[in-house]
Amino acid sequence: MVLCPVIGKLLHKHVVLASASPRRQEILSNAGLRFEVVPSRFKEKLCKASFPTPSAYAVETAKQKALEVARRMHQKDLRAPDVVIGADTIVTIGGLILEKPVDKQDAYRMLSRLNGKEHSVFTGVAIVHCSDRDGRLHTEVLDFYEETTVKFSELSEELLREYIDSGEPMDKAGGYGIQALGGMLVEHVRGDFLNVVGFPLNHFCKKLAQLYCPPRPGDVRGAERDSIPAVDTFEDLSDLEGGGGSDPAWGGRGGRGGEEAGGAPPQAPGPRDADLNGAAEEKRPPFPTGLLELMEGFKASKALFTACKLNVFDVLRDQGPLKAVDIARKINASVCGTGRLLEACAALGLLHKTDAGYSNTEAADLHLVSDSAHSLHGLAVYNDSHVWDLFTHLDLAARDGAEQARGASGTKAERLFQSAETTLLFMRAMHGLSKLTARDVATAFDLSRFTSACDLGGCTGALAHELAREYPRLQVTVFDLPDVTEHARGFQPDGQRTEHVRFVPGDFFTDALPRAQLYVLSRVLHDWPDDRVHHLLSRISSCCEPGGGVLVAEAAAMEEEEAAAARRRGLQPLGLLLLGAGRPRSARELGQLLQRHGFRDVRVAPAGDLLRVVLGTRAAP
Ligand SMILES: Cc1cn([C@H]2C[C@H](O)[C@@H](COP(=O)(O)OP(=O)(O)OP(=O)(O)O)O2)c(=O)[nH]c1=O
Repeated sequence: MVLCPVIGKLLHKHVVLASASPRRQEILSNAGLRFEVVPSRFKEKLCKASFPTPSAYAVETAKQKALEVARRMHQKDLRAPDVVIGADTIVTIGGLILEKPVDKQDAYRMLSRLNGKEHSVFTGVAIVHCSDRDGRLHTEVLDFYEETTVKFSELSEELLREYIDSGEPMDKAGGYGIQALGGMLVEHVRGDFLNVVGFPLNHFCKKLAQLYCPPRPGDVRGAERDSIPAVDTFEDLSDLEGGGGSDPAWGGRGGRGGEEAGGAPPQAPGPRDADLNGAAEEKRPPFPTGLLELMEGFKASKALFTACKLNVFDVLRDQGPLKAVDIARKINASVCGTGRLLEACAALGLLHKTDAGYSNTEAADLHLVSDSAHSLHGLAVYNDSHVWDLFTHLDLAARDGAEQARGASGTKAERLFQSAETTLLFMRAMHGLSKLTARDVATAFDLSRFTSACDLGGCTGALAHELAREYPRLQVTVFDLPDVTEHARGFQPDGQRTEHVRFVPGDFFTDALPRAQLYVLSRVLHDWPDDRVHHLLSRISSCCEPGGGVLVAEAAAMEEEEAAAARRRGLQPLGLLLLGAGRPRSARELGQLLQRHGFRDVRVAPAGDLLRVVLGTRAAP
């Protein structure tokens, strides 16, 4: 028997639970849902620091888990299920996200952190509705999250050790299972208990009600979007299904938890409800969490940039944990100002805060320290000092066009190569980004048939060195403006053979291109308008021997892509409007450009999260 009619709405659909969690399976099957279990293979390693809130991280992970299963099933059977459900549960305390412990020591660290304190448990959920359009998978995602607060008692060391020895913590976020032995650790819970166990059933049913039971005009009870329809509405619901009203109304919002910005658009405020006295009461719209986060987003970026600029992360890597007063002294800043900045960084998940003081998170150690192997410090400083300024003119650019906005600051090249200092600022930013993506670009295709390559606009040589490392027979020439090649020596990798990479100064629009079998254009074409792109590709085409190739890497959109990537790429046109005269191009358009210039067998492959790589082979003229 299905007690909840909204669950009944899914009975005739092929529903897949993209989760290996036995708890989720139990909660949903106890609720009467029929589904197939296909555990997701999505690796839960999104960069936590890149999310504005822990809930955003959980929601994105849930979404990626579900989308991975939808894509895999569609690819395998050429038919996707109707609905895929993904979920991700995390525990957060003091801005730190705790997932499943990797070993007993890790479990001990987590439980000690939670000991005697209150923490939050977030479960992000994604309901992915799939359809097939001409053999292509089409997905629509509705996501939300639920937060529950849990307070641990003061627990003895002995009890914690004993609990860890029971083995229960190992497959559970935060290292405990409230539904079993872990229940003994908990003093009180505020919110949905099942949310802690791994699935917020109540919120899920409300979402299903929004999707499958849209309110009828004038139906006051139906207009209450934040409630699950009661059993006595079952007949109404069946009517709706038969009457063509069963199409999911993707776009509902609300709930105790929240939804992420960029999800389905908010509904217009509902009709005025009548209260018990017959008086009309204004229906309150859902709280606009996502919008508020967007409005505050610039402050988060500025806090990160400022901490990078003041080398907070360098100091903490070398000497942390440190108290605010000591950090202030080391970075030569006021104690009060440093304290506020550190608080903000901890709230953003960039720093840990403990009784011993502040210390770097893993992401900060990896990416925000100025001299780490995967540093994005240069990018933060460049965005702060250069891009930030440009974006203050966005209104002017939108109103009067890019030229007006750039105004006195000149062309991109003029601005960037004004002085050795601005050139280096730009090169450090590009170096960090290129290193981050170089391996993915170098390995997107097997390039071992080439013995010479020329990386046009290859800047510091980060990609060139990766190509040379990956393909030992390959000799790589980096061709870039003299202002750039002059400073490139300072970026050469330590402890790696560098003799396979050489730098040649020149302008790829006017100077003779170095001879090579493979020409590489990584994140170059988006900077240029169509006429310049054609000019450059025709120059490459005339230098390239038949059988040679051209490899283009861009933040180009694929045909169908996940919402997070689309959101990230969606901001690119703004940057281009302000920074140069170029425009973003899709992978398909890049492929067509290569074909137009005599390249055949054009193929596209993803290179990590950010880039797409297009490879074409020069046909005989
Ligand atoms: C806090 C807490 C978590 N958990 C569980 C719920 C989740 O199964 C797990 C968090 O890990 P998740 O990564 O959310 O889920 P999972 O790895 O078990 O399954 P999948 O990724 O395939 O969906 O922790 C409990 O069972 N009890 C608790 O009290």
